[in-house]
Amino acid sequence: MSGDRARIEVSHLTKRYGEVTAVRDLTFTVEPGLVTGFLGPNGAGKTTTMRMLTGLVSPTSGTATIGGRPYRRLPRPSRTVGAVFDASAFHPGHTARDHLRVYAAMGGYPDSRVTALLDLLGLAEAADRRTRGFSTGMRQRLNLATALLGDPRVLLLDEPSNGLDPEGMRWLRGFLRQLADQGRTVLVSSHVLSEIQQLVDDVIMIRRGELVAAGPWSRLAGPPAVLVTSPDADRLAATLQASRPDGDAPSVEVIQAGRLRVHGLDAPGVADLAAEHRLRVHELVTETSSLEQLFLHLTTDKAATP
Ligand SMILES: Nc1ncnc2c1ncn2[C@@H]1O[C@H](COP(=O)(O)OP(=O)(O)OP(=O)(O)O)[C@@H](O)[C@H]1O
Repeated sequence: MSGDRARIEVSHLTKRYGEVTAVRDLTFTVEPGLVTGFLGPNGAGKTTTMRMLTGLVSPTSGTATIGGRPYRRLPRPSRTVGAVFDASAFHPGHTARDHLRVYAAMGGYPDSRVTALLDLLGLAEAADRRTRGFSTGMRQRLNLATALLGDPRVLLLDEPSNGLDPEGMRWLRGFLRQLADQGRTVLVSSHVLSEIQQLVDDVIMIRRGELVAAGPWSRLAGPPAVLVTSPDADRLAATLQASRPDGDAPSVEVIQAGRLRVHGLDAPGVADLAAEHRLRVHELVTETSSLEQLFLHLTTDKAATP
């Protein structure tokens, strides 16, 4: 799968609805072969951006392209981009198979593709049941099947983890990883950071239509620090710093007497080292990462949402 043909590029994208600026001078790139999280509080402009990527909404200014072309200029759009916007947009009287057949007919895809996708998405047994009785997880799977009909290089999924139980989340994680490993570009929006942190490689975070952060999750989040309360804090600090060669040792910040902040070693590592050296630990707390703190600030900041 050619990388360039699957790259999403958003450049100085702006969308105004009268007085409301839903998206403001937004610029980012989404790379093939990765799962990218598109994060922002409610009303941040995620859906509007994804709709501009699929030609459903026209930008006020700027560009949104896939493989260098706006959606409307793609030769066979459904072969390039699969998008999922609403988990409940099914005819309640249709079966899963009926639903896929309707979309397959519109796209000119054979019935064998419908059967293959029902199998791939774990819907074979439910294929001939009416969608009105479907659980959220089954709806999400049927949506994904619909988006995959044209075997697209790019997948745009608006809140695919909404309402999934832990088993559904595990399944989604594995499935999206497989799609990315095949070289596809996978963009997944969410307004809940914890829902997608296990899912994504890269993250794009927006607030009020503007970019706040973009890059690999691991770099943006940074390794979380560990707060330690210990009556042996001085000796524990020295032990931690001597535990590995210079440059590779955990760094230790003394917050106050008996309280340390440790970077570069996780809580079990600190606990094991303390036990090995017979040092007492009264409390160990893993701090939230800087990305979590930033997102928490965005979602609790009243000024963050329009
Ligand atoms: N058709 C429209 N007309 C007027 N305002 C709109 C329209 N579509 C979106 N908006 C406004 O644009 C802003 C961004 O909305 P958008 O749905 O893109 O956000 P979002 O990040 O997807 O939010 P959510 O997580 O709640 O789905 C909001 O203030 C919304 O009310």
